[in-house]
Amino acid sequence: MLVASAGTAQAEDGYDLWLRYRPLATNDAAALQRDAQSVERRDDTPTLRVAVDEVRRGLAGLSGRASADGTSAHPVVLATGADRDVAALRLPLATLGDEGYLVRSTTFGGRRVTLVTANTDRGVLYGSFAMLRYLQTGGSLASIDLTSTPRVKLRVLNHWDNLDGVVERGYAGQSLWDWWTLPDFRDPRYTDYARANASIGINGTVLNNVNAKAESLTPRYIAKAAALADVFRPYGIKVYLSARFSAPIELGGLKTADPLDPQVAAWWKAKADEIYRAIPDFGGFLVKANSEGQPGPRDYHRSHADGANMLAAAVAPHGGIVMWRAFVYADTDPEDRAKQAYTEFKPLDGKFADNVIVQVKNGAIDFQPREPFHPLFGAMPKTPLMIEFQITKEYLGFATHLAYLGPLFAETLASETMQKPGETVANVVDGVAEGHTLTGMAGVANIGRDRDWAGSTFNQANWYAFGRMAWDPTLAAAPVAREWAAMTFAPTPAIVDPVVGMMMGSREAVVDYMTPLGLAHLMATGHHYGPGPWVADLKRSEWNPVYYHRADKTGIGFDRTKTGSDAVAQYAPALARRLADPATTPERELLWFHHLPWDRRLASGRTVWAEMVHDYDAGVDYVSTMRRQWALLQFSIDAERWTKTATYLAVQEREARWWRDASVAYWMSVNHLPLPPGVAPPAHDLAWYKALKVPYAPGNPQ
Ligand SMILES: CO[C@H]1[C@H](O)[C@@H](O)[C@H](O)O[C@@H]1C(=O)O
Repeated sequence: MLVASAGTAQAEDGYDLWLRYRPLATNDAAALQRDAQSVERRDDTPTLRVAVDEVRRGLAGLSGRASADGTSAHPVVLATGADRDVAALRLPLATLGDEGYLVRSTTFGGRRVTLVTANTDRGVLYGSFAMLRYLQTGGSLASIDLTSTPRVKLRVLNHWDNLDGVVERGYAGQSLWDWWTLPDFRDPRYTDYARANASIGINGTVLNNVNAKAESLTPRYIAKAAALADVFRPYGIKVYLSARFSAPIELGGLKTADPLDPQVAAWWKAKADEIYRAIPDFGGFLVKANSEGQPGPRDYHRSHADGANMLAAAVAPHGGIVMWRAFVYADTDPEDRAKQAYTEFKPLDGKFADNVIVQVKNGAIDFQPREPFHPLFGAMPKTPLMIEFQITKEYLGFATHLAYLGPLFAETLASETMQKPGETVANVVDGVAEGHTLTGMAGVANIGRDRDWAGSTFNQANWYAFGRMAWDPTLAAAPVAREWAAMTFAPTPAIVDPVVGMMMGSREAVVDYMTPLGLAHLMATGHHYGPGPWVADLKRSEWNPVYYHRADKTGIGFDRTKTGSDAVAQYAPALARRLADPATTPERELLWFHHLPWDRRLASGRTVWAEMVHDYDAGVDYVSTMRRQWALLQFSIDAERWTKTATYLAVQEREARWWRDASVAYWMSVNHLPLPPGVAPPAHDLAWYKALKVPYAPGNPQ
């Protein structure tokens, strides 16, 4: 449905994301009309052109005027430090680097202006978006004074998009990339995608799935990638491709993909040269090797470093990089899947070429609602490591469940590695810990062709938070949520407060109703939607939920101490000591590290069993509370977005109960314990839950 706004009808279908630019409250809009009716740029580059367009669009929308290109005593001026008048101001631009910005109300050429400046036009673009964000969240131009420099160099989305349009683990429709009409048709939506990303500082995108097809490196697909790169370039976004390690065999007709074979290296070099002819600023390759059936250097008894370095040599002459994933686990070592990446990669520290960065998932297993931070962070000081988060909610209820991931990202980034005093995962990621300059953060995108891009309004917040935290991994989740809520709905406390209130506990609620107390991977097989803690019959032991929870009559949890897999020994000694003892292990990670009796007492005074039941109920209650809070906002939010969210919350409440009831029924079949007093029994018996099938799940690789 359409709602009238500033005399024009604008759809509130979520398409505009956080760049809605709807008119501000009367006084603020009037001030903007007075102070910011003209926008000038002092140079002519494609990036400055799009920056001016954006500022005009934003100011026109926010001030409620049809356009912002009149004349004004107080113009907004976009200029780099190379401009003579800017140079004369002697601003502290030196520390801003290539991407930082400064926005300031100042006197310039005899006029009062709002100056957006930086060392580069990309910096000016980021400053322009920062100025708009400031206005959208309640700031006024009169006293504006903003400055910021990104702490991380590569801020990259990973699209798990297949060439047939299906997005692996994607819950927002088909791939945004229309491989059929590219390279001829440049859908305007690609530009909006670039605007959204630039607005939060994302500067790279990997177009295709890490489960890569060799075909993506053929001339046809290189031309399509080049067309996208052309659209994204003014927005400071580089294109990368996932490379299939065996491509020299599949495309080049070679007999091997052995990284030490000179013909293989030559094939990749020629391929890189070909790509750079089409995309001169191509970012480089992302590689998933020897993981879940993907080919890799280990097929030839070579190491991950051998493979990565060979590809790195191919792109190095062009300034490209290789992002080499550490997500590996093999059935040869089923003792503890959580240990395998460290076991394979730690010995390779210092063996990677300078333009290789190892991409490590936030946790050691796989994007669970909660995981302790990956032990590789802080353990490979000689190697740049980038962190990989999953923005799409493969294990957190897909698109329908409301789970704001800001707290998940922040919790991981703030984790202390204890490798050095005070060192956090964020310090490893931003390079401060070891002085690395090649730094990065990757997010598995939740974007598809749905009108609202991400499958739900609140999923947009996860894309937003990822970008903001990639720019600055020390940001806290709540202020980021506030910004997003103000921009997405309206900058009034009556909306922002309750929305942020809902968001901030929402991820913990998912943890509570799916995997309380450090449990993990209890989702049903394959699609990972809905509960399946009983599943025990899959071919590989570590695919079965029973492998992860290890529940029996006497206890529950995965013993990762010395008496078990000793995965704790992969952490720094001081942390390992802490995690070796259930009494000093954070309760939220308790059953990740320990197998404990059901009747062990916890800090609350409850037993492990009673605490689990308590958490399941708390998770369901939280969702019910979100429904009630959202109901109160019915007349403050446009009907279209309100209704969709209300419907999804109802789905989530139903499914949180499903999770709770199915889990409780299953645990009771194992521990034969009664429910704590006053607790409601599951609605059905265990057989009923086991018989439930998810008939079709989007994004599920077949
Ligand atoms: C792209 O494959 C994915 C796979 O679908 C997913 O279930 C798992 O989370 O991780 C894999 C990975 O990260 O490589």
